[in-house]
Amino acid sequence: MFCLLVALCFGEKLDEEQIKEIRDIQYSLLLLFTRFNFFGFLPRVAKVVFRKKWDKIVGIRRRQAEIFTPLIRARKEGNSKLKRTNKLGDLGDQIFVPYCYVDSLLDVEIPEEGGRKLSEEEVVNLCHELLSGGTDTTSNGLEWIMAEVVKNQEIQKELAEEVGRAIPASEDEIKEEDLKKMPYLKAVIMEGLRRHPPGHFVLPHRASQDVELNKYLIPRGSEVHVNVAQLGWDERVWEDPMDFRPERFMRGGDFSGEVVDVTGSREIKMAPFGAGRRICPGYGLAILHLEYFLANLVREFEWKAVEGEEIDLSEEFEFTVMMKKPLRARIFPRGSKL
Ligand code: HEM
Repeated sequence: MFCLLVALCFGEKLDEEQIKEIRDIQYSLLLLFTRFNFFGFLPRVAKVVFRKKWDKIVGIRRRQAEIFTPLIRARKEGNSKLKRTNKLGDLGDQIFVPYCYVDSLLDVEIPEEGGRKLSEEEVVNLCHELLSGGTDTTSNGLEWIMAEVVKNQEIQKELAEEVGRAIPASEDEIKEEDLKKMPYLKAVIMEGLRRHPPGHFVLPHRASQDVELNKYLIPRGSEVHVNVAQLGWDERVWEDPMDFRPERFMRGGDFSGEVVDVTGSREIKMAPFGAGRRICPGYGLAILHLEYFLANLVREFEWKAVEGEEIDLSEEFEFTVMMKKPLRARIFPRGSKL
């Protein structure tokens, strides 16, 4: 996931060492951010009291800027290795991204501020946000879904059969268009995001005015934390909400796979990506990746629990909600492609 997002962000496939360094920096910042979020409350005081921790954060951020800035400048100057080739297509082990996230940021003009462009520092920050927002969320989401697929063998069987029907054995690769032919795959992903949303809360929001909600006053300026996990587990909306039942999202189920509205623009029954104008901007990409990875993993391998081990669905809170005991499984190649 991380390699993919780095390529989408900077437009090129970096070498392994560079990717590792960026990954380590992102992780350190995420951990510091989750563990030391008191810097957000009383920043001036916290910076003095926790001087060493603050210096550490500043040091890591400086190193991040040192790595990101040359990559951003390369795109700006059109000097990127891949841009220079100026052609679409296969470049051996290179990933070719003709228009990457950094390009789109460099094109931004802010109308409210006289059409000014983003500064390099702002571009670095937005790249940081994309990389940290998109990696663990998707990979942990996939791990939870795979855990349910290993635990519930009948679901795995149905999924594998659907993938087999949709893609002929002669085809090497699952293509994006193929995913549309797999409603059960989509249903498994939706049920996974409902039952195990990678973030139990959306990012903190702030009430911009006094709001009355169910006779409670939410005063202007208060920080609001919305618990989306509870929305998806509400017994008044979902039957046996803690069960993993992808059929809910199939035609004839509680919700038809065709009409589930994950953006919450019509109604909000689950909101793993938040809702409204601050909804996760990566939700389409995340669903695409989840569908793509799950379809491939089940097409290539049969997944079974390790003998004598139960799949343990206990949770642990980090930046996202992770499996307390990471998934372990035995995998068997399916041999001929289904
Ligand atoms: C299963 C995967 C994902 C889940 C469950 C998820 C969930 C969320 C949630 C709940 C929020 C906060 C929304 C709010 O505050 O109202 C968010 C924000 C965000 N997500 Fe995702 N996300 C996922 C994947 C991705 C991917 C793949 C990307 C990027 C390619 C991404 C980029 C972002 C960014 C940049 C924000 C902050 C947006 C803002 O500040 O307004 N996310 N995501």
